[in-house]
Amino acid sequence: MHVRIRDVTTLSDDWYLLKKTTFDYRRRDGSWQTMSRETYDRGHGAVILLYNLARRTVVLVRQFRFPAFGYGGRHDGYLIEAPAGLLDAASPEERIRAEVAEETGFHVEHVQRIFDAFMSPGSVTERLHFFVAEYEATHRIDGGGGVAAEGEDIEVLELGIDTALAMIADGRIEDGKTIMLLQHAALHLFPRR
Ligand SMILES: Nc1nc2c(ncn2[C@@H]2O[C@H](COP(=O)(O)OP(=O)(O)O[C@H]3O[C@H](CO)[C@@H](O)[C@H](O)[C@@H]3O)[C@@H](O)[C@H]2O)c(=O)[nH]1
Ligand SMILES: [Mg+2]
Repeated sequence: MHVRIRDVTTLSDDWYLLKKTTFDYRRRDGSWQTMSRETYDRGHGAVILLYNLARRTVVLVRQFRFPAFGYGGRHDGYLIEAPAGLLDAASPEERIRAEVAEETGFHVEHVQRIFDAFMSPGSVTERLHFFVAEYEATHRIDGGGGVAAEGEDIEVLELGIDTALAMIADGRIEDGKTIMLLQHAALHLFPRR
């Protein structure tokens, strides 16, 4: 084993959990080194891109993100993202279908898992499960918008894939998971023009 845990301290246990762990790590040359790292544990998550090949469109959401608002006072905090949510106890497939319905009003049956990724492995424990699903206009049962009582105030956007890709280049889309999904869609889902 290359890790021996020495001590774990809870620094904060409020909405999510922030811990500091002191451990011995066996370096590649075989010597042991003691270090400590803080980890922020907010569970794991899932994210999905809804796409329609005939219309060359995708469904994204726009919402206020307080941590982004802080950025040097230069950001209004509104981010355009693919619909996403935390897993709680559910399976990723189950959770993402419920989440996309809640946030966008689109009810999709078949979702395809494409890959998993650590989004910020220097400090955040979360692993994010990535999905895509084809959608039709008739799959929209209601307006979505998220759970107002939990502070969600979600605007639903249906954009052309080419417009969405241009929005990455000009900085209007700057959320990591969303950029990964749009680039996946451009590479593997939509036929090149
Ligand atoms: N009271 C309170 N509420 C919080 C706090 N932090 C988050 N919430 C609320 O917890 C809910 C979480 O909503 P989800 O839709 O389940 O999660 P998400 O925030 O969209 O997370 C998704 O995106 C993240 C950012 O990319 C991902 O990290 C995550 O895995 C997931 O995909 C939201 O209502 C949010 O306002 C907090 O500190 N206090
Ligand atoms: Mg969400």
